[in-house]
Amino acid sequence: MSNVSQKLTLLNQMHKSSPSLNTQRTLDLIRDDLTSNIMADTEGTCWDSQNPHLFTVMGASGDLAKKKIYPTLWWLYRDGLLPPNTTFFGYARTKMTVNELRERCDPHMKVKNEEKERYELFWKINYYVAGSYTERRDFELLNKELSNFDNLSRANRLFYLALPPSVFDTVTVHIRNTCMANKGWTRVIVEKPFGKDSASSKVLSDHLSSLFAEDQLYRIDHYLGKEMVQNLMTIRFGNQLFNPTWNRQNIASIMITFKEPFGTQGRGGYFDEFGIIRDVMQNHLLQILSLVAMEKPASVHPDDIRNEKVKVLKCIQPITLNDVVLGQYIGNPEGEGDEKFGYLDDKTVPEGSNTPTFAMAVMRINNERWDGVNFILKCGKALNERKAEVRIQYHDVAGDIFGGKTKRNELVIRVQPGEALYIKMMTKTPGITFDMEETELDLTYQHRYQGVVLPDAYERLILDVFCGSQMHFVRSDELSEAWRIFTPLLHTIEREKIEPIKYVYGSRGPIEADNKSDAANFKFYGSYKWHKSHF
Ligand SMILES: NC(=O)C1=CN([C@@H]2O[C@H](COP(=O)(O)OP(=O)(O)OC[C@H]3O[C@@H](n4cnc5c(N)ncnc54)[C@H](OP(=O)(O)O)[C@@H]3O)[C@@H](O)[C@H]2O)C=CC1
Ligand SMILES: O=C1O[C@H](COP(=O)(O)O)[C@@H](O)[C@H](O)[C@H]1O
Repeated sequence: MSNVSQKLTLLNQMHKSSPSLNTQRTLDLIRDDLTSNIMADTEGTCWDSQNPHLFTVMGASGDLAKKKIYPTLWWLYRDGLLPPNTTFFGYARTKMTVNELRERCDPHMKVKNEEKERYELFWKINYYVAGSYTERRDFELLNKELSNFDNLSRANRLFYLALPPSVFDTVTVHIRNTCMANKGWTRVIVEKPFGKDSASSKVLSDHLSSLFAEDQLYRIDHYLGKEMVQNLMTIRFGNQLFNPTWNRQNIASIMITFKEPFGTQGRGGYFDEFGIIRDVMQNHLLQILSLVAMEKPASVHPDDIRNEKVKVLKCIQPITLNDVVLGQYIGNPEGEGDEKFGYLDDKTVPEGSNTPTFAMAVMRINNERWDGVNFILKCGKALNERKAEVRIQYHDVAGDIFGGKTKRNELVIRVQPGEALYIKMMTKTPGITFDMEETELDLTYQHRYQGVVLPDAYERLILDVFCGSQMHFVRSDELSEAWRIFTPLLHTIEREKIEPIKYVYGSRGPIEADNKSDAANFKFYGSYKWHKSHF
């Protein structure tokens, strides 16, 4: 496996502590050393140090570009993690200069005082081309600009499609016809939505595969770039403690949760077309599920891992309306600011929309490892907190001798905020008594890895594209299995105009969801208390 991510973390730590280093030169030497180490990776997953790299952001004038892509490129550049001789190009319809592009991005770039000089250098290697998404001629002009930086025709070219799906088709055709690398490689990074159901996703997949080979396509699910999601493989397959008990004999149910404490924030028009199931459950949560549930891959080669992910998805039957609870938030009259407004109060949402902003689905995996274990996927907007986690709940202790006082063990992998892994367990209450209580074995990253700066998901993923590692990207067959599981449900919801249950902004969602998880063999005791004081 490429250890680029570890090196990225290390460099970030160094970056953080750079004020204590004597001179900029020392920092540069460390960077050079790290860079040569990265280049020395021999597993074929690291970047090409010999040739230029031309990185083009398609849709450079947009929201994603300014909030995520340019900041990520800057951080990677700042930390010296990109190949030398990398140049950035923005492409969009808006006519603007690089300076105007910079002004749009500035508020999101998080530049520290001591980084200002380097920040200037970053913008010096940025270029911008204005052009349509439909005219071949405009792409020929883009290609001409790219070619100015590619004298020997050996540059590698990367295209990030930060674009609405409506222009995907024409843009990819024009890239294929006019902008491909000559002797170097071309890689195309694709953002969701990857269609709206099985049929539309197949059309898009067929379209992309008619233009590019699978190893040129990088479908981003940014949850695959998160520290604790990447850690799932290590937790599972690097620990004798967990691996042998990771099965139906020991585990009662598994809950995978995503919660956000804010609503659609004026993005309701976009959101309404998709709903929470497409926005979060069918991609982020299902990706996590497949990493939690898959069999051990033959190796850490990206295709071995993705083969296992596909295999486990194939064991899941399409979910039905009976398996889900759907919700939609309403305003909280006692709340503050946005909380007062419900989903339907958003002017960009069509009147009377039934689109769910909350969903829980109980899924089952029909294989020898998981038969009878419920996987509960839960996600929602405008809830009581921000949280993403995996909760593995073990069976009740058999033949209990403690008068029914034991509570189920839980292994909790908290993805965000505050990465942590903790095991909830029973212990004898310390002291003279022979009573028992719930406690935890706690690996809180902030405590155990003090000072370690974890890179943003996009940093890891964009670096992976430079390195040619597809381990954390979605393969087309994974995608088609994901749509197979969700499409019938999505069609039923839309065809039958299923009304979601209303829940109040800032609550935990509909009470029906708790009843459903209870019925799905997930026990909530409400008795566990975490004592934070030792930090
Ligand atoms: N290292 C660390 O940082 C650690 C942090 N902690 C913190 O301690 C707190 C408590 O720990 P936690 O593991 O959550 O323990 P709990 O058993 O108290 O809660 C488990 C989860 O159950 C859900 N829940 C709440 N009410 C109900 C209900 N009525 N029916 C069904 N489910 C319900 C909640 O999730 P939801 O609302 O999403 O359904 C809750 O997060 C948490 O904030 C946790 O983050 C604990 C240990 C270590
Ligand atoms: O893909 C999406 O994810 C974000 C949440 O991402 P996070 O990294 O902040 O957890 C979500 O807000 C958005 O609706 C969805 O499209």
